[in-house]
Amino acid sequence: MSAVLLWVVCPVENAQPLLSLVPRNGRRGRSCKLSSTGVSAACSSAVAHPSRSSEERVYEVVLKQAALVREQRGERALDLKKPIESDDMADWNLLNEAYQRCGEVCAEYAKTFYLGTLLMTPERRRAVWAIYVWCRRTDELVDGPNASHITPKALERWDKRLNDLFQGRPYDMFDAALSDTVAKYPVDIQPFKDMIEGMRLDLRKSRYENFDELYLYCYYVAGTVGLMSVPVMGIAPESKASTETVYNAALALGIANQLTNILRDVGEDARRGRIYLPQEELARAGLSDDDIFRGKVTDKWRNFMKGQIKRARKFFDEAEKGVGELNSASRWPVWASLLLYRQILDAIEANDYNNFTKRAYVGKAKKLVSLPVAYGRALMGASDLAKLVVR
Ligand SMILES: CC(C)=CCC/C(C)=C/CC/C(C)=C/CC/C(C)=C/[C@@H]1[C@@H](COP(=O)(O)OP(=O)(O)O)[C@]1(C)CC/C=C(\C)CC/C=C(\C)CCC=C(C)C
Ligand SMILES: [Mn+2]
Repeated sequence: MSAVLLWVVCPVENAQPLLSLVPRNGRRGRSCKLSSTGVSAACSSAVAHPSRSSEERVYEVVLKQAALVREQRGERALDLKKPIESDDMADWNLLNEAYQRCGEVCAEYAKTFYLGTLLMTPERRRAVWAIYVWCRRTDELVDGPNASHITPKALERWDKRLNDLFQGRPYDMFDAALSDTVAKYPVDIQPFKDMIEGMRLDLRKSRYENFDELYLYCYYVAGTVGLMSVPVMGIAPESKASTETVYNAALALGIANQLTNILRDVGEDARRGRIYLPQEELARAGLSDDDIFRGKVTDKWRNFMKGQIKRARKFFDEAEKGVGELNSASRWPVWASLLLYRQILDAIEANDYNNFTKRAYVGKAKKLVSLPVAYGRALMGASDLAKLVVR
């Protein structure tokens, strides 16, 4: 513990300059620096066996994560009543402050999600904040105002920094909070490494040949979030579901969110030279990159979009099956995120599929209605929800 905090106050000499989180409205402009050489495939388990489908490769990661949590589930609940095993009050205060700052970033960047976390136990809530901040900073590397300066080397440094924080050597306060979190919960490093791999992909790739390729990208940048979060949010002690089922649902929510994000941002991404839609599917629909750059809503486009939206909804359906298995106090933010993000798909439909120049968003009124609905669902466990569906 002391070691953790020592690194907070005395970061290493040659550490990379600290990344600063900029205000939400000060960002944008994903770098389009494409390099044909790119970076070599990382040693991530999801890329280790390129002959199998992305889904199979990602499922291996799911099984590994599930096994880690299963150990904890079967044995004992984590003793979180005594959060810091140190008598040193200064360490304790610094760590609390680090978590507090994670909470502030979270409140600034994701208000609704932050609200949702307030229902969680204080220990879990702050751990989720720490994960959120690390994810947000990682995304900022390729999506923030300094994105054009980000090179594969910078991502290598970020990766090294991740290794260090997992070994109790954080470089700054945000890292210290995460370092503490990963020491307390059965959180594995793999999904974090895979998210960095997703950022590498964004530096070198701006087209996806088929859904298999896109699926892997979505896993890297968003499915990983689900896998990181479950060990902290916890599975309900009364849940009868297998741990893999819950992880699968978490993965599905990440994929669903990212697919939705891609469908919402087609025009914006195209203006940065990026097309995340599967090329083979576009061609089958009689569409090309030029149609996207032109940005005209045609019947071909509407039909194509209908198929894409249908697929994203299937992932949301898959995710729904797992939310009720989470600890009851953790369900609200998850339901809220699921309901709100899924409504973006409805908004694309309401915009008559014009995702070239019209941004699909969920209005305040709809958001306000969704929160109590999410709360109501969060009160129900998986078996209660299943009964509701049967009747
Ligand atoms: C309760 C809850 C939602 C917890 C997750 C908290 C958390 C750690 C979030 C991190 C999100 C983040 C900053 C990811 C970095 C990459 C990224 C930006 C992905 C996109 C998110 C949307 O962000 P935004 O709309 O701001 O996009 P722009 O950057 O503006 O383009 C993503 C679309 C994906 C985020 C993925 C999730 C929130 C997955 C959540 C899944 C779970 C929490 C698992 C739930 C468990 C079960 C059993 C269903
Ligand atoms: Mn982003």
